[in-house]
Amino acid sequence: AVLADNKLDVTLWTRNAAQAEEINTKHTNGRFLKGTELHPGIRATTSMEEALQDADSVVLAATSSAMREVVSQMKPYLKPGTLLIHATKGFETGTLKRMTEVIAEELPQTDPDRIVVLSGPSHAEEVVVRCPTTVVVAAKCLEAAEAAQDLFMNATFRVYTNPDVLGVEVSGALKNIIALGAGMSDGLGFGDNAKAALLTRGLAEISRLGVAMGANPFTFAGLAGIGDLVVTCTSQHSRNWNAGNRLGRGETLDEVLQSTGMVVEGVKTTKAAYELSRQYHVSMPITNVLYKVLFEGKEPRTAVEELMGRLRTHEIEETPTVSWNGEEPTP
Ligand SMILES: NC(=O)C1=CN([C@@H]2O[C@H](COP(=O)(O)OP(=O)(O)OC[C@H]3O[C@@H](n4cnc5c(N)ncnc54)[C@H](OP(=O)(O)O)[C@@H]3O)[C@@H](O)[C@H]2O)C=CC1
Ligand SMILES: O=C(CO)COP(=O)(O)O
Repeated sequence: AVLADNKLDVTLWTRNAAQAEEINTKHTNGRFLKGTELHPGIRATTSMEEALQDADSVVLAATSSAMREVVSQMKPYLKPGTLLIHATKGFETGTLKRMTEVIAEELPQTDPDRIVVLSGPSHAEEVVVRCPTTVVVAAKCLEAAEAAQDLFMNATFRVYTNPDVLGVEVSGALKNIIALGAGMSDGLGFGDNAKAALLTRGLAEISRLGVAMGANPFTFAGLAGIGDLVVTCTSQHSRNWNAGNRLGRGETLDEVLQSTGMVVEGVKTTKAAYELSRQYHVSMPITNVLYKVLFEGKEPRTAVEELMGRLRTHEIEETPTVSWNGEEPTP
């Protein structure tokens, strides 16, 4: 929608023929964007060849579990030098790879430094009706990030660049875990204090893992970090918050996933982050208890007791600049 507003020639690829027909004839997408009229310039097709014909840029918005399969279908039709921008928030199950790594692996002829990630607080329901939205595009190559920035920037969609691809991808994926927790807390009837605690201590563990993996700590204070964390933990549109809320109210994970009809990335990401926290020897208490709720049958209320009952600890963990009793800070 943003690209069509920017007068670009946009072709959407979908595997669903009825959906393509609806977009082309009625300019609506009733299943995903109920009650919204799409830009009439957007064309849809089920043919990957047609979608990629003459495409200078490709935006990949598959779910994390479909990314590898979709990219491999694109491979025969991509022009050399095409700008690739992905907007997917998750890791690949099993390999724990980030989406830029999966794309680079499937397209070895593409310069990996030119693969861009677009992330930040951007619920589709609001973007499509032109509510003011800000996002970040990250790529190792500045020229690629700026090319993506130029494609998307307009009066209601503001785009910042960032060279920290890993940090942007990790924060975009991990915030969904905390949104599940925030929804669960609301579903249990806990108040605003609990939600603020989850956001704050959630950001602490997201940053801890991200920095251990090589991210810039400042990225977590940006749009892909705190920005997306706030929107996903508080928005009526969030699938992760809604899934957590229903779990908090007593539904089972199977019931929630079967009836949502859309991806709840935080579920698989909880498993991935649980494994990464072990791999990088990083403490992630919220992720750890959510893993037990989602995959080991722990009651959400007992999970909260476990979180609250942990040993006492300091708030600030790394390289303090303010120390106890006026002493020199110890790194
Ligand atoms: N929705 C949002 O506001 C935002 C979403 N994102 C991220 O974008 C990604 C996609 O999310 P979203 O579009 O909302 O998810 P949805 O669940 O709403 O839609 C997923 C789409 O992917 C299709 N799909 C799934 N598997 C395959 C496959 N193997 N081959 C082809 N198509 C497939 C589904 O098709 P079918 O209907 O046929 O199953 C469906 O159309 C996620 O990582 C999400 O975190 C990022 C920012 C905002
Ligand atoms: O990432 C998103 C908004 O920025 C979408 O979040 P949900 O997948 O929880 O709906």
